[in-house]
Amino acid sequence: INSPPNCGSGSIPEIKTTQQKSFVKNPMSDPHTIDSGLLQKLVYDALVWSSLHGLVVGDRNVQRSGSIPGVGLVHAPIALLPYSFPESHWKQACELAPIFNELVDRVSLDGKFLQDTLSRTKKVDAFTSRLLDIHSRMLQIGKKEDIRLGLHRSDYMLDENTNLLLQIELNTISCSFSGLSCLVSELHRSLLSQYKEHLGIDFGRIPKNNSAIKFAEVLAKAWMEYNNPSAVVMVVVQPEERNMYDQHWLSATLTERYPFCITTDSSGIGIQDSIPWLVLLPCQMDGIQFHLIPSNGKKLNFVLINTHNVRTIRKTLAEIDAQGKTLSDGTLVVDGETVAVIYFRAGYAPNDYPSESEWKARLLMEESVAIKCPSISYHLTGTKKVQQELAKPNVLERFLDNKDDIAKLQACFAGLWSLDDSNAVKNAIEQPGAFVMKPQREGGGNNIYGDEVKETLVRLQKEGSEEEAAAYILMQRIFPKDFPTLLVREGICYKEQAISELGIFSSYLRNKEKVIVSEQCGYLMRTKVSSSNEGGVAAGFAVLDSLYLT
Ligand SMILES: N[C@H](CCC(=O)N[C@@H](CS)C(=O)NCCC(=O)O)C(=O)O
Ligand SMILES: [Mg+2]
Repeated sequence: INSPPNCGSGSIPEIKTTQQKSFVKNPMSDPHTIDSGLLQKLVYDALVWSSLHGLVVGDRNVQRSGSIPGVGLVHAPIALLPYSFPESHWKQACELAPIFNELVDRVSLDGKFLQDTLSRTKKVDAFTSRLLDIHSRMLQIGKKEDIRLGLHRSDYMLDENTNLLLQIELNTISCSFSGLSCLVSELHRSLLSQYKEHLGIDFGRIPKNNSAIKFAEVLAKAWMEYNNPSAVVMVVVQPEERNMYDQHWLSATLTERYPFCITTDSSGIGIQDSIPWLVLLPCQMDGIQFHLIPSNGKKLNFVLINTHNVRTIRKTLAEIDAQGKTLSDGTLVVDGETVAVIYFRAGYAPNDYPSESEWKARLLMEESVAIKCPSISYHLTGTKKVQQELAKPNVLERFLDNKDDIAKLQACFAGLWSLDDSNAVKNAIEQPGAFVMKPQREGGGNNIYGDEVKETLVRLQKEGSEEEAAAYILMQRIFPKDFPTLLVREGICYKEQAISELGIFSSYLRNKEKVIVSEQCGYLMRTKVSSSNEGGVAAGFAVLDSLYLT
């Protein structure tokens, strides 16, 4: 079906196919068999739903779409139907979330481990070197982060040969799509329930996805721990951001859903007394009277007063350098606003630091008492070199006590090697297709695949530059089963063979010895054409998908 036949009112979404028709009844196992009339209705309704529910991104063809909200919107690239995924592996991925949270926190506290692990990378990778300099400075001044906030996403693929769920990487900075991914799950649940008769698929098999609310909730709880009702959450953003709606979903949820209802009893206890059982309640409960009887039995009467909206401000690194300062007590003030929490959605890639101004801003924030998400230590803990080091025998044991937890993490580790491992390098030169070479970069589009792995390794050997070798790690390439899918991008539905990558969001909030939050917070399913090496939705290869448990 290459040219969309006209049918009744207006034009309908075009459907492109490169596959021969195959007759399989169950649309989930082969959505390419859905008849074209039904398919066009599904696509049309999915596009309407996405537009009405803010499942949108800035259109790369519209110049101002990354700077002016509401200008140049296009629906987010989506899979039309959810991706079938074994329930056992889904549960395994969810179970790993709090364990990885704990690992990140423990590793982040071992400054020497981070510096040593990255010491050779430091010599050849200027960006990582600058991050390490800031980290060293914090160690020198004995900076302590009593309140630690992590918003992570651990990405996995299901390896077809071994049927093992293997971790691609653990992202500890600027994890995208917690705002949009929950909408994709809602879209699919809505479509499957609306077309139940036609598709006969149980939408109940799509796990609830609370990624936006859960991330907003932990940002609100961190703000509460900072304990200054007039302070703000500052989102560090790039000057141009077509994924701004994914970010705005968090800010809007934070403001609309968590205007702080603080509790005060007749004696006027307020937020300043940080009542340990202080709770987050939707603001609609304003004015409700209630009482609590804590363990000491002394009944406390409360009335809910809706006193604070947790406000957010958006600033680029350059703006923070120009408008920010720290007071003598370490308070960070930017553009006149006291900052309680810094949520980085920029600062993870060299391009984010075009001048010294951006590095000054990063240092200013790190030195302040604002709660960083992530701190420089959390950021470094999420590098691929650290990932590779943690996969070595007897390293996890330095950070985790529970043997079962250690075994669970190791079970999801793919092969990871440094280029010092001559055996691994030899194998990679012989079978480059079975490996991926990764620099210490975030944001997609930086990895080396296929023959280029061989060429790069041979070049490095020839140059004998041990140095440059330290900029990369080698990783086992994971081959998930590919499957027929329907991708909808810019209003056009494509019938493709695709593979998928499951990202599990998790949040971690700790104040000194007290772990306030450590939980899985929904998921991101990214589906990409199996022929493309790189993933990445923002990079234009993958689409947002959801899960159908089988
Ligand atoms: N524009 C920035 C993008 C931030 C970003 O690239 N984050 C990395 C982890 S560091 C990531 O999550 N990549 C997967 C998302 C994809 O597939 O495109 C934002 O959205 O704030
Ligand atoms: Mg990443």
